[in-house]
Amino acid sequence: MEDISKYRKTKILVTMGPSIERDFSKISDIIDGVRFNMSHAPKAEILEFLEILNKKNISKLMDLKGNKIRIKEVNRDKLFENERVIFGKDIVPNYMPKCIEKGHRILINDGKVVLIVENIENDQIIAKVIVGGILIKNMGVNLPESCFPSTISKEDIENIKFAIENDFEYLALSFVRTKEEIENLKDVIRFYGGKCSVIAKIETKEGLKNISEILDVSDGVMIARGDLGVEIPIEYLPTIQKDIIKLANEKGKLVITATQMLDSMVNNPYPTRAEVTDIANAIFDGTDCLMLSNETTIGKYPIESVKTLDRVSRVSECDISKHRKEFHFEKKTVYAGIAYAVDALYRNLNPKIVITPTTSGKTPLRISKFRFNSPIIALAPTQIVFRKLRLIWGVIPHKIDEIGDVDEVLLISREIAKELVKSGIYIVTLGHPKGEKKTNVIKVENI
Ligand SMILES: Nc1ncnc2c1ncn2[C@@H]1O[C@H](COP(=O)(O)OP(=O)(O)O)[C@@H](O)[C@H]1O
Ligand SMILES: C=C(OP(=O)(O)O)C(=O)O
Ligand SMILES: [K+]
Ligand SMILES: [Mg+2]
Repeated sequence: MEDISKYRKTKILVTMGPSIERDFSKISDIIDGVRFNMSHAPKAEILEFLEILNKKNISKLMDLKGNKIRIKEVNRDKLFENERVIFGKDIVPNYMPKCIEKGHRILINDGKVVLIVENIENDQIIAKVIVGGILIKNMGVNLPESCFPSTISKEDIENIKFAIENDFEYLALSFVRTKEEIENLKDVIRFYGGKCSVIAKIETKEGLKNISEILDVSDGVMIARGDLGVEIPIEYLPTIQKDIIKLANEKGKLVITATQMLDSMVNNPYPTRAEVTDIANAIFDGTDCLMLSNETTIGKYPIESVKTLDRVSRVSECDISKHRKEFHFEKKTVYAGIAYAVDALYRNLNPKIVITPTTSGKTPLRISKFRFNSPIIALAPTQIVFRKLRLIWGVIPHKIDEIGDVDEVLLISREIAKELVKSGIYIVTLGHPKGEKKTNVIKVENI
């Protein structure tokens, strides 16, 4: 481990795609995670990057299609206002929702093209074009008023197997509406012997309505502002973002804020004032991770986008305690109690670092919720947890062979502390006795 002041606390996740692939080596030391969007990424692309990602210990997130609807076939390349088309014949989606009804909206290409279901006759869905525009195969379709079956497709299952075989740290599920979908995904992961964490992408009204129970069964959440901004009136996004981040933190879950963080940089080498302010506000709200999509997949300035995110994050986070809000865990557990106690010690003693050995990664995640200016050094005995920790705010993961007894952990911690800080107080969380996979002791140490 090097100089701790070099580490950024806010984590950066980028979507892999043609733009960033060409110059990947220029950002591989800046980013913390890579997302492969299975709606676009070929498996060959993933295989090509596995080696470098693992070498750099970059966290790998596979974004499963889930219930995302896209245009499978289309018999025209443009729609005109007031025109009528048959949804399912002129525009064929990859699958039909169950309960599409008269009056429901059909939104295409992030809501740019708008149709309304005018009539359903002999199973034919006749829709009137309200706002016309271009149609291309594979464009996303949103049906905000219609409901869907909660299934994981055969293709999703193939992708999950592939993710497990290739040691992905995270699996994200698109268009989650109910907790059962996450539970199903977890069953599939368990069935194939996987250890990936599960991220629920919140991008529909129903997902929002069920957010509390969805979060209870997930390891983390992605605020998927792209689709969410189409499925709900866009003016609700800011408060929803704040509410989701707060709830995720109170439940001790990972939170990723995604989409259009630097949208103008798809075409320009510099950001707008509004974008840099949005990045900073997401950090002040308490996001762990910021994600780039179009900026790094099809954008003209992928490197500049990553560097901008890096610079803005560093400046915004540097005195995070100033932006700290009253914070409480939802559940009063031993785990929460330990985290509160570390926070109380932190505020009174101002330690240089906090060291947390962890088997699941949950202890550093919970402690990180208090947003210290000092880093949390998380000691991980497994490769997968080590890399999962890269996406947690303020955490510097450190790989160890195994978590020994209290004396052994204190010895390793002292060596690490000596290397990282010359003198001063540091805090170590511990599990006693050895093998107890629970954090139940805190030691205040001094060099
Ligand atoms: N791995 C990839 N290979 C090729 N093109 C990609 C890849 N990932 C994304 N893209 C392109 O970048 C666009 C934006 O990416 P993303 O935000 O992940 O997808 P979308 O907005 O379609 O859900 C996609 O619509 C697609 O055209
Ligand atoms: C992250 C999102 O999902 P995707 O890019 O897969 O549409 C989003 O909708 O904001
Ligand atoms: K997706
Ligand atoms: Mg989406």
